[in-house]
Amino acid sequence: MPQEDAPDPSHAAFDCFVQAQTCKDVLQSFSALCRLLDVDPQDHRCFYPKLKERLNYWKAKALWAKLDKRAAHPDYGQGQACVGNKCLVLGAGPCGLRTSIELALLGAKVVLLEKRETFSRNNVLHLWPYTIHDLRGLAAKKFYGRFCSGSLDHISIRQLQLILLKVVLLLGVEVHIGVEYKGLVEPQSNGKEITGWRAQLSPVDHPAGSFQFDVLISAGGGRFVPAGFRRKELRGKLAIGITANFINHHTATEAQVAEISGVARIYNQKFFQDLHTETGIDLENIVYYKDDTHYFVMTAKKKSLLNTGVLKQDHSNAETLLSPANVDQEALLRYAHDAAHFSTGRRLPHLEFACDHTGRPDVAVFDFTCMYRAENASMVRERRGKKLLVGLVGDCLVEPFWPLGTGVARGFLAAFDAAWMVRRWGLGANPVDVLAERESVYQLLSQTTPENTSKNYNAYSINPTTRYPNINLGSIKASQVTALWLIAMAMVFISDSFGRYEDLLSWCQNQTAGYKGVAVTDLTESWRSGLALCALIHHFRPKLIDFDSLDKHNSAHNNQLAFDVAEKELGISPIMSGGDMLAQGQPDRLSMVLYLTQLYNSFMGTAPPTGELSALQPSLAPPQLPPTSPQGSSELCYFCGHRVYVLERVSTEGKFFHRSCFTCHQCGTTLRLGGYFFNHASGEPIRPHSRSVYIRSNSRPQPGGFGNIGYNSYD
Ligand SMILES: NC(=O)C1=CN([C@@H]2O[C@H](COP(=O)(O)OP(=O)(O)OC[C@H]3O[C@@H](n4cnc5c(N)ncnc54)[C@H](OP(=O)(O)O)[C@@H]3O)[C@@H](O)[C@H]2O)C=CC1
Repeated sequence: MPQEDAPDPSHAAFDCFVQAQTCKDVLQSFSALCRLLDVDPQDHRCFYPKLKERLNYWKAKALWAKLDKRAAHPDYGQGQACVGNKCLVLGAGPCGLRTSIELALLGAKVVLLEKRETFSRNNVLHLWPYTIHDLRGLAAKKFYGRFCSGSLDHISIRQLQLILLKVVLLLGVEVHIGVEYKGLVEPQSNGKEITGWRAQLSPVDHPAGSFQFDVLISAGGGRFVPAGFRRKELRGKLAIGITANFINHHTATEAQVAEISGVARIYNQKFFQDLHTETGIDLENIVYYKDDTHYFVMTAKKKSLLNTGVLKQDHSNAETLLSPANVDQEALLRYAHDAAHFSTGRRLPHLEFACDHTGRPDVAVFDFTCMYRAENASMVRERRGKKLLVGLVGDCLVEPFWPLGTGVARGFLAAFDAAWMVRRWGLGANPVDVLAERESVYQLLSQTTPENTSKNYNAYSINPTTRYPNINLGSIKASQVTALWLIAMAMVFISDSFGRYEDLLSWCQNQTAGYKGVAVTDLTESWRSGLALCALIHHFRPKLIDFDSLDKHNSAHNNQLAFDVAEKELGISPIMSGGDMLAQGQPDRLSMVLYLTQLYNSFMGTAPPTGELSALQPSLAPPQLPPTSPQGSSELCYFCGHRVYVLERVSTEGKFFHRSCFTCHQCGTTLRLGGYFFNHASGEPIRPHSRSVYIRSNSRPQPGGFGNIGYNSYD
């Protein structure tokens, strides 16, 4: 093959790029390649076709064939579906990278930020069959020849990141390493024009800080969740994990040592008993994978960690128990070494620890008693008429349960789901419809297994229907997700600079000025008596409330009156009952901002009956709130039949519930959205459980209700 020896420097640069084994080398060889071919990576629309055209190299052609096949999928609309969208992705872990690929294929401009300087994670990830198929389709084997050869079904995080980084760069994604996302900068007005959403970064003067975007994807891992998203804790019985990486010298002897793809105590009692007798190490399970390193992950029993001196003292609190101060590092290294040595039949000759990114032996002890999942996968923020779609993927959406190898598998599923959401956003769907569909899909994520997802991997695309059999994309209704827009609006006011929070306050002050017994000085205490709310409504619609008849000491009545009138006449759902308002002591600021923002939106542009124009502050730009609930929509709890207010409700399947009513009949644990599925035949939400599913359909609390639900929960 004559081309192979061609002295074209771009061919050598391409080879360097394909073979690069560090993040820095990938980026450097990529820059060199772009320079040699005179292609501008910032020109994301033309970058890939130009690169293909100018790099006339047989080795590259096989790669283009793979990527072209993927890009030709109809979902991407020939790279035009999101051509007008600009996406900021934070986190270059496997999930941030995988999402970036999809957004680039949709035609969006994508900027990816990663705060680490290097890809240094040795740990090895288990891959579900579909992920192997997916990565092969992205030419993983061209970048990493050993990728899942034979029956291998795992890869080190570092290698996975390198593969995905190379694909991301080829597709025109702008990647910045060593840059940390610190928060959002809202659209600003200079009187003539309004800027878009931007990010606050560290380093502060980084050029990516000027990038204006309408989509933010957070893939910052388990420790980073952007403002506005709430997380739920899933708690199980104490589980202590230990990971350890040893240097792989790639000798013939090492190659012969068999991997352990997961030995659990229940399946091999003798192995664990012998291990305990000989070494004092007591484990629940152990996994050994061979990749760049010899990687071991195990669940250790607390007692043996105490007996072997790994844990210095016993504590009931897992955080204190596993805190660095309570872990003897030397004893931990011995424990991990001996477990690895024994479990491989002492056939790995020189077990030397590999180093982590800090240069220390790569051994970690961690607690997976508690895992977190976000309550929602998406939200829309809006400021000065500029909308921002925010989505979560990866560990910041759902933390994985490592023994099941769910991290990358569910991470990639969420990456596709997020890309599908951005596609709809790009095609101009109504934001609440986009949110509703995303949340409908998200409900399934925690239940996905290799068995219940489609086996037709060839058909997998970002369209959720290709992956989740029998999915109902409309299981969450638009009316159930308006809070994901509204709360974001309220958060804007709250987290905002003092000036804009003041705008809402000063609008309220102007509308209620002169009303007896009303002195609005804040967005909490001033509203307690209910007079201010009644005054606000009376100011615009005097016929609805007889203000002079109100008693300032009858707070519950006044608030209830205002809530009822606003609900009936303006279609604004009450945030709570008048009695709750009284019981609360000081009204909650977020609730009040949320509620007052809706009143503001409703009265905006309405002239008070006196004929004066409503004294809106010029700086309070009219927020485009989503439609409020229909009239009289303060729904009843599907279980108990009592009224359920916005702030206390959860909703699914078109029904509303009190958070407190949405519980397991057997153990009383609060059910979570996404933690069950709806049985349309029996009319019951059921939750698959690791041990048992327990459904009781008797003693329905009200006609048509779901009946009692039972399951043994670990959350
Ligand atoms: N130890 C292990 O075994 C690990 C396994 N994984 C696997 O990978 C899967 C997918 O993980 P994924 O969701 O992609 O998350 P990852 O943790 O792999 O990647 C997230 C990346 O984003 C970085 N980051 C965090 N906050 C910011 C920020 N504000 N600005 C810029 N960068 C930021 C993180 O740095 P930093 O980490 O320094 O916060 C990290 O490098 C997991 O489910 C798991 O299976 C992932 C991580 C560790």
